Amino acid sequence: MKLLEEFLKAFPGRFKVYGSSLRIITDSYFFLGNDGKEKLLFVVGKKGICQLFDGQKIGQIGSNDVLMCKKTHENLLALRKIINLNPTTINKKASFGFGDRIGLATPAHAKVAKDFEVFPIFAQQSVRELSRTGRTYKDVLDDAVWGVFESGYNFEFGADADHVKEIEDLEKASNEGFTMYTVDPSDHIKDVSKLSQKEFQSLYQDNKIRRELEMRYVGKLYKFKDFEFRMTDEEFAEIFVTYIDAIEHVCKCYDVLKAKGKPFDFEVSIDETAVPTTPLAHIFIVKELRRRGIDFKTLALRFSGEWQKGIDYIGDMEMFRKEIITHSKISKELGGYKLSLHSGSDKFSVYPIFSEATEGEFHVKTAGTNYLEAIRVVAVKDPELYREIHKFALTKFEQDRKSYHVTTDLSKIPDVDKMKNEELVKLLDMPDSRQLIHITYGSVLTAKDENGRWLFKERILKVLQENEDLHYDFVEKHMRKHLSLLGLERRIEK
Ligand SMILES: O=C(O)[C@@H](O)[C@@H](O)[C@H](O)C(=O)CO
Repeated sequence: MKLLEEFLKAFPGRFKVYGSSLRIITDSYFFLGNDGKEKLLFVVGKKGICQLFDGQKIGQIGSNDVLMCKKTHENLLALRKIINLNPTTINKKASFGFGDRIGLATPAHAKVAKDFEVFPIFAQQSVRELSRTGRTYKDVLDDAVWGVFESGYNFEFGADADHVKEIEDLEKASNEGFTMYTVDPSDHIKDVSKLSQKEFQSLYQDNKIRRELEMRYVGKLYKFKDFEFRMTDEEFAEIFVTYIDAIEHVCKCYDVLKAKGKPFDFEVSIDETAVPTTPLAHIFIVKELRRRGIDFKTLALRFSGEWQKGIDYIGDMEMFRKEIITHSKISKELGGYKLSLHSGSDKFSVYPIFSEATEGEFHVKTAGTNYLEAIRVVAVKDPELYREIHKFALTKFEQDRKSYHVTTDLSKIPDVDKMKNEELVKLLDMPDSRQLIHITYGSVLTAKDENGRWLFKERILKVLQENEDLHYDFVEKHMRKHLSLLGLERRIEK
């Protein structure tokens, strides 16, 4: 800290510094500051170090140059060569995805992660999120890494290219150094309830590997400690037709990543499908993937009930308990992978059951709930802007809900023009208005006026930058609640 005091003395009144970001490497030091307009990277060191960065020399402290640098990708790459800020693969029993759609929340996420026995995935965005917000994998990783740097977080973290459907997106994420890939083969999953008998039979009978797999699975008894399953002809045919193309697609994706020769965590997500995953389907998918050499680390199943974005679980809790216990026992006995819970934001009533059933070995993904905390700051600090966003969101909801499963009832949302400023924040606690804001993030963050100027994005960022501590507090409090209910508090001295 003496170093930062020296810096502040050398440049009185010009900058705010982020003390947590300070890293000292031999006789050079690096930290983030703010000149009142933007965050900046400061490098204080000898010429040899400073010349690795693109910045402006603003003075000298002792024999060291002081370089002020923009937070560019190139400067971050230079910093990553000196300080280990690189994402890695998961090395803990429990892992948790802190998806951040705006890119400013990682310092708060990192503050939370430090206090829990969890492997954090700070960079996590789905292809759907990227296309809606106009961000790239590079943006997502850079934002997360700058956030890790700012927070002083010194432990490992990962980067998840979430819900990837096309091979070219895997390539892009891999080129940026992502460490986890969530392949979503839902476009290849057949909803057999929608097939005619003829269609079903032709998909089944005409498939070349059907006979071989029939021999493997039909009539076979799968014995677990507490239960057993035998696959009938009909069950096999239904599971085969439902999942076989998806399994083949997953294999193609895996081979592409494997060929890169870099370590990675591979997740298969079949959560965004119409039909809940049966125990037999779970067994079939795992056995087939394994047989084909796919080393997947996490598997996201579709559980029964409603797993809607941004709100708690809707459904029969007892049924979920039984389901998760069965799936968890299957996964433990088949071994080598964890269950992953998607749409994990705000599923507070489910977490203790999920954590207990999986014996603390799981992955959970959250994302939109962090965006909602950012908009909560807007509702508190700039009520007029909130009203504008809210009214705009109402016009975009029908279009934006298409790739999200929600049962939002817009008629239950109070009229924002009739609410007092201080009441607006309550909308961020009501299920229907939460989903309205949650689902329309892309439209809001990319909306432009007729002159091509951002309608909301810059104003949202400004509110968040001017109220950074409040933003971090909101996100931190909310995420602590998630991790506490998942039973991840550290039991050892920090
Ligand atoms: O909105 C998205 O596309 C993603 O954030 C999610 O589907 C993600 O996989 C998730 O489940 C976060 O709760």
